[in-house]
Amino acid sequence: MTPSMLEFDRLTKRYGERTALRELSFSVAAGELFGFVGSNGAGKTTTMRIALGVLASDSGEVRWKGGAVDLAVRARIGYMPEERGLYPKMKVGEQLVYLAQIHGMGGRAAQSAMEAWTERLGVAERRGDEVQKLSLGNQQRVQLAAALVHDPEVLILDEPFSGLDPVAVEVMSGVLREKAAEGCPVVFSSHQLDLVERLCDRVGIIRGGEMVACDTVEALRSQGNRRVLVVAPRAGATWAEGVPGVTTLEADGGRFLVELDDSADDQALLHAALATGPVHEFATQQQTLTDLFRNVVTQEVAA
Ligand SMILES: Nc1ncnc2c1ncn2[C@@H]1O[C@H](COP(=O)(O)OP(=O)(O)OP(=O)(O)O)[C@@H](O)[C@H]1O
Repeated sequence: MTPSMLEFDRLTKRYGERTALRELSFSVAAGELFGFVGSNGAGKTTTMRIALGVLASDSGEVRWKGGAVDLAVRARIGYMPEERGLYPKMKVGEQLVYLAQIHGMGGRAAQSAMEAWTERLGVAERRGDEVQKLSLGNQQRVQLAAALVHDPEVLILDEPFSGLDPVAVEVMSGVLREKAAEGCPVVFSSHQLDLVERLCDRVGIIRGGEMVACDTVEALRSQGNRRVLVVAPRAGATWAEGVPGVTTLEADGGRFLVELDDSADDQALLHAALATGPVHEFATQQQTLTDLFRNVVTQEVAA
């Protein structure tokens, strides 16, 4: 088994009366891409800031390779803060070289890392421009270059995909996969669940400062009740109602999405569908990460 590299161990954080994190724990292994998702205000940014030492937790700690995250470790982390952190009036190239150097890189290595990352991220032609003159999407590419330029061993990125065009999303995804393949633990937050589902090895869903689901994408998707898509053009809207344990979720013409609880018999459902006339499709469907997330958020509202 791959040892865990980055561990978030029972983090609790209060802002005055408000508890932002409650005993939040998860870990990210070497080479793992971990997606951190949750509604607005769930506690993602707070967690990431604690890992970087920008904020102190009230209790709990973040460990890297089993040890506390101190200043030397922080210098090895590539961080993309939510509020972004570039100097608007400084030129792209100079800024990246400067950031690499303050993280301990020599001048020549910093220059070549700057050149490589601006090239890879499609902003090489903007090296001589002030950051503030770039479009928001290009500023974000530079922000990612800033997180990568010192060749970090861990990546912690707060919403790196927000506001990017589809080409930039692909470039960013490719870079994150590549860093993970090199052995970096990579944690990023996002509200783009389709992207998280496609990209991540594991996903953590945080709600009200607590981790409510944390597993591989496959395991998360297989949670919950079975669903079956039935295409039966002559069936009326209520055809499935007589089958025990079955609920109709969607009915659109002859296309039905139904949910089966543990007691339901899918063969009884098939018989009921055939009794209405021809059945063109009868397919078990896994829930998407978005479905699962919606369930979690609904529970939040109900709680
Ligand atoms: N400086 C602060 N002072 C007081 N409360 C804060 C502060 N920063 C965050 N909070 C509160 O802590 C909770 C968690 O916020 P946080 O920014 O970590 O959430 P998030 O999951 O990153 O949200 P989003 O998806 O909107 O970025 C929220 O209730 C927020 O209002």
